[in-house]
Amino acid sequence: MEQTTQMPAPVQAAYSYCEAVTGQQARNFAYGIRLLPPDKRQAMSALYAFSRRVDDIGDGDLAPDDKRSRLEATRELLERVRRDEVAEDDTDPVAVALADTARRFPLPLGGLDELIDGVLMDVRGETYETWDDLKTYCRCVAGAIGRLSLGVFGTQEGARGAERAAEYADTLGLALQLTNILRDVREDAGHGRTYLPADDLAKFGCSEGFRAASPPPGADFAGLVHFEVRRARALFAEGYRLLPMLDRRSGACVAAMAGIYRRLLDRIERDPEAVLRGRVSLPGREKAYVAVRGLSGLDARHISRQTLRGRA
Ligand SMILES: CC(C)=CCC/C(C)=C/CC/C(C)=C/COP(=O)(O)OP(=O)(O)O
Repeated sequence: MEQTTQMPAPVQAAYSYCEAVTGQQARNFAYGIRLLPPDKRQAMSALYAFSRRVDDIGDGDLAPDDKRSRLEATRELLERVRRDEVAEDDTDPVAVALADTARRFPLPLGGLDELIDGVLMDVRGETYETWDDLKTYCRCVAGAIGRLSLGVFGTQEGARGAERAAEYADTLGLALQLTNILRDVREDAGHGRTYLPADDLAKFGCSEGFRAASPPPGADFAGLVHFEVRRARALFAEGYRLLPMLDRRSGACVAAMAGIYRRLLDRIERDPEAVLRGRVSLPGREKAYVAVRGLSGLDARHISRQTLRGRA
């Protein structure tokens, strides 16, 4: 059986808390995280629990000013983590686990500030004119998580390879986030949010009424979705170049996370209007199947062949 290195009981308890949060709330990413050895699994759970907290503030029912002050409090906590000022017996398990993770792994912690910046964009109710504008948001809320995850995974490359790996991890984050935006069109509209770029909406006649997730008569909603699906696929193809740079189990984790989201994209492509009816999801057995394929390296081999042929 795998052993975790000896750690003080409060730190162990803090990680157990974060792993429970991940198991209960990361409906898709938990499948990949479970494939990691204990130390990396704990670290990813700490990152997930912190990110969940930030995300929940943004999505919650508080007034915008209260959201802003909660987010600033989270930023202060991050500052304490950065200065290594969180005690092992602090009452906040997410702080304890994140501080321990930051001691063990070379995390680019600025990525968590970017996440907070991204959620602040949500609180301000920002909309995006172009894909470049939306990309800035996606880099904050997802690219940054990819780069932080890479700090946990490590790479088998030198300094120049590490830079490329960070770019691929960031791109994979963009692919996941764009998929997430397509999947959650209806739910986001319920929160009064439209993420898809205004110029894409206009191109497919979908501008009017989009906030209610009910495209106007004559709109080419399927055309819009297919356009964004192609964009997401290109991002996946580029981001998958990360896989051969990772050790086997980190690669399996990434292949499972990305593989599950790619299958969501396939479903959305087959039936674009499904995202207007409700949340598109995969059955648990399909997610487990994708995770097992990730562990056996099947997806990684298949994808790198496709990537080499420029067709992933
Ligand atoms: C290299 C690497 C690991 C890159 C991936 C980075 C990563 C995990 C980005 C997260 C982006 C995303 C779509 C979050 C949604 O989380 P959620 O909890 O709302 O998702 P859910 O609704 O699908 O459960």
